[in-house]
Amino acid sequence: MLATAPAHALRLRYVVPTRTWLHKFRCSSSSSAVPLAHLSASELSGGNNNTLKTSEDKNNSEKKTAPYYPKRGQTVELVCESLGFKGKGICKVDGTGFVVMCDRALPGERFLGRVTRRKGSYAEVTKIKTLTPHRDLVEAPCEYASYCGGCKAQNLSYEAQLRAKEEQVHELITHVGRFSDNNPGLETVLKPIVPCDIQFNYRNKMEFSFGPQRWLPVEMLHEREDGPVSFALGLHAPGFFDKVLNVDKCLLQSEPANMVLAAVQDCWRDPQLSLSPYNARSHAGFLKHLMLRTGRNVETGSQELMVNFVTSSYKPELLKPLVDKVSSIPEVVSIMNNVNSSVGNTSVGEQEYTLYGKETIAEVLRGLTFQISANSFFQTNTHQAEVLYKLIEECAGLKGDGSEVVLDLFCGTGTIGLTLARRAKHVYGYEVVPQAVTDAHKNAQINGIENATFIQGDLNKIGEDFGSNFPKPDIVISDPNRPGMHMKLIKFLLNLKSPRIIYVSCNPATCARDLDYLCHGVEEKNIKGCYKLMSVQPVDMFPHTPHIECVCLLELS
Ligand SMILES: C[S@@+](CC[C@H](N)C(=O)[O-])C[C@H]1O[C@@H](n2cnc3c(N)ncnc32)[C@H](O)[C@@H]1O
Repeated sequence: MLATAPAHALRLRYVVPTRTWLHKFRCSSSSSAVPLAHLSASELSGGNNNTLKTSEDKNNSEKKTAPYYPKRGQTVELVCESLGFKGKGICKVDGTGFVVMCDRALPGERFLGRVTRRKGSYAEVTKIKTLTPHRDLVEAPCEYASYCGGCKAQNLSYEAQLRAKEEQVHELITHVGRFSDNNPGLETVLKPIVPCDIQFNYRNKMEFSFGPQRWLPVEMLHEREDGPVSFALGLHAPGFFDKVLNVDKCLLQSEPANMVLAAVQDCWRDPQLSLSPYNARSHAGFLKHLMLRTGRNVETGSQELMVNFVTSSYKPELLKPLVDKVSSIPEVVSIMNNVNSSVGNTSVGEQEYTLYGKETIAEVLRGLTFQISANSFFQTNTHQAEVLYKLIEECAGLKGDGSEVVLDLFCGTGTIGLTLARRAKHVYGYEVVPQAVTDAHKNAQINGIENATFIQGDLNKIGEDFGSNFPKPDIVISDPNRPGMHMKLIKFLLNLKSPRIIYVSCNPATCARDLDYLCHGVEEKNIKGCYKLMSVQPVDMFPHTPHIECVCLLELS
């Protein structure tokens, strides 16, 4: 277990924020929760010079005569203080306290940045040159770490990554959630982050893209070539839908998955195979994505792999040489072909074909077996999902006498609900994706669970009758995706008054907002809150990336 800074130590760094931006933020969420997901870190974490002021800055700003505001294109000297939403560095213009956001700036780093965008009371910059490296610097083991958008924090020590994530959660709960210091016992409510014991090879699913011209960083542009040698198979360059960074190995996926990637890289450019990469601009070309999923053999426990080629048309004869090569890797038990003829970037095909082996692979979670097809949702870090689900089970605190009803909102393929069903009277799950609902029913069947019902429905569009076809739950699990819960669902939950809610979130900003609504109400709409926040437990599901998961327990007050 790694040491992490205690919650109260982190909170002491900040003064109480002004509420102007929060008011705007709360009002804007009333019609739809979706736009909030696109707000920047600064807006979501209070990143203006009022909200992020330390007492030292306060003294500085008191001395200032006119407000400081850098111009677009201006070069400024900056110090990165902490990490915000999407892992962007929250920095201050040296000597002014003015806040800017910078991608790939890490805490403690002093650097020169060029202002690219002004946004309200803060700005965004691009890093030009590091003057003094960040604290807790470690050597990134991955050769692509400085370019790839996935692992932005690989050269920050893992302990420092955890501190930064914990700090971000605590700051959002305090400032956006309005659980301020006058909330008695907040130190015990905000739990230290749970680290992930496995920091590499933890992802069970990776999706690589094919492209006609590999993306190169500026310093390597002279190496640019044309023709098949420049074709790319890898990850999208950050911020570009049409540019692909060629990747031969990804340290986040399993070893067998890297063997498959290497095998494909080894041969797909061979002109004799006549395989063309899909061009996201001209929409010409055949190979779109290579998706690799790692599961396990339920009997032996050994790793098993599904390889999914996503192509723009159905031409199995073209894929045959790749299938022959990849199927010789012992761990590969399934090779699928999703045919997606649309111009979009998605990997879900209109048709799906089995080119080799089985149609699904399996995984075991909390003692239950789950069948995973090419496009079904499954927690991406199996090892840490086990930890996450155990925490959820502990929070749920079901009596185990089979008397309690569980409502599992945003249930996906039913994994959380099914792990709770064994101790519950009945589980009702709601999910928008029809395929996920079908998979949830299959998963219940495979595990012999008969007390779970999964219903397809859009929880952003619930009507007055929502709740009429299930009994009042003793416990509600809500696990929305990044935009959080829609106001209609918040209102429903406040009327429902279930004794307990467990809010599982992958976006601490919208999580903090929704906890605020459930506990303190929505003043603008004259809605009263009726829950007490009992605990907020951050969990690191994705080391080296900016993502943070939280399990929050609320009890009816
Ligand atoms: C973060 S995942 C959680 C899945 C599941 N609880 C699990 O742990 O595997 C969020 C789920 O919410 C579903 N979802 C997104 N928007 C929805 C909506 N408006 N109504 C119902 N479900 C939705 C997604 O399809 C996805 O399966």
